[in-house]
Amino acid sequence: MYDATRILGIDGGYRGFYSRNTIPLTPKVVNDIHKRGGTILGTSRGGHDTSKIVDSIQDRGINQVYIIGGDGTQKGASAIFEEIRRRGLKVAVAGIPKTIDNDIPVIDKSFGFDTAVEEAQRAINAAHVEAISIENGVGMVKLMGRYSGFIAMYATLASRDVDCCLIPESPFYLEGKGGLFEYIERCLKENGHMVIVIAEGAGQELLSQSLLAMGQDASGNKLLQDVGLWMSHRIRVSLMLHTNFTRFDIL
Ligand SMILES: Nc1ncnc2c1ncn2[C@@H]1O[C@H](COP(=O)(O)OP(=O)(O)OP(=O)(O)O)[C@@H](O)[C@H]1O
Ligand SMILES: O=P(O)(O)OC[C@H]1O[C@](O)(CO)[C@@H](O)[C@@H]1O
Repeated sequence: MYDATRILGIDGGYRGFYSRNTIPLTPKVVNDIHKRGGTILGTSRGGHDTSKIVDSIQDRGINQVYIIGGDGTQKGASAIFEEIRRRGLKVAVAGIPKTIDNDIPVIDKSFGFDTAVEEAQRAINAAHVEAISIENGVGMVKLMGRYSGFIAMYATLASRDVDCCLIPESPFYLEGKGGLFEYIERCLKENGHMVIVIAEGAGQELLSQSLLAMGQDASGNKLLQDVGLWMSHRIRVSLMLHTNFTRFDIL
């Protein structure tokens, strides 16, 4: 349709530009990929060297580049576009937002997001079933979302079983009046069980007060502490010390 006679797939993210091999993307190769999750091209973090990438585009005679990924990927695409413009090359660059987190504001919804929300329902259902099976059961579900709570929030709204949803965009505190522990105690007294959904980036500022900083991944994203484990432990200690519940469990 677009007279593109040769379509090359770049293997494993930006670093794939430096490797010798590319993946030929023929209609036959891509025929079923929409039915699978993930990516047949592979993905990676880090390894973006704008100049080397544009050299590779130039050497291979590529004239259209489609770059699929999240916010970091799109920043990389923008750098590639600037370098291509600086060199005066006739190459089009298109950034295609695709992130499970749905945190690219120029589009309403990125593909992958709906699937993540749907899958999250299964975890929430399982946590709920466990929580109602025991006295004062707290089902805790940690969902993806480094800087964004969309998955956690949509999964919570879609489920009738979640009592509390914690996301990075909305700071919270644990102790004292209006704190999380007070709310948990109230829920348990009223219902005998509860389900908490927590996005992995939520409450990181609380954790870093008590644990060592973790550094960065290869893309420069801050490495996160495991808020799920930490929170379960804190809830357990709080229920033990500050309530008269004789039986409870965090699942
Ligand atoms: N400012 C930037 N300039 C150039 N390249 C970048 C920049 N930020 C990130 N990248 C590159 O983009 C690629 C993907 O970035 P990152 O690992 O942060 O994932 P992402 O695209 O944000 O997707 P995800 O939703 O999985 O986090 C990496 O190869 C990284 O080196
Ligand atoms: O395990 P990794 O590679 O750090 O990736 C986790 C991050 O990637 C995402 O799954 C997608 O951006 C985020 O929700 C999450 O914070």
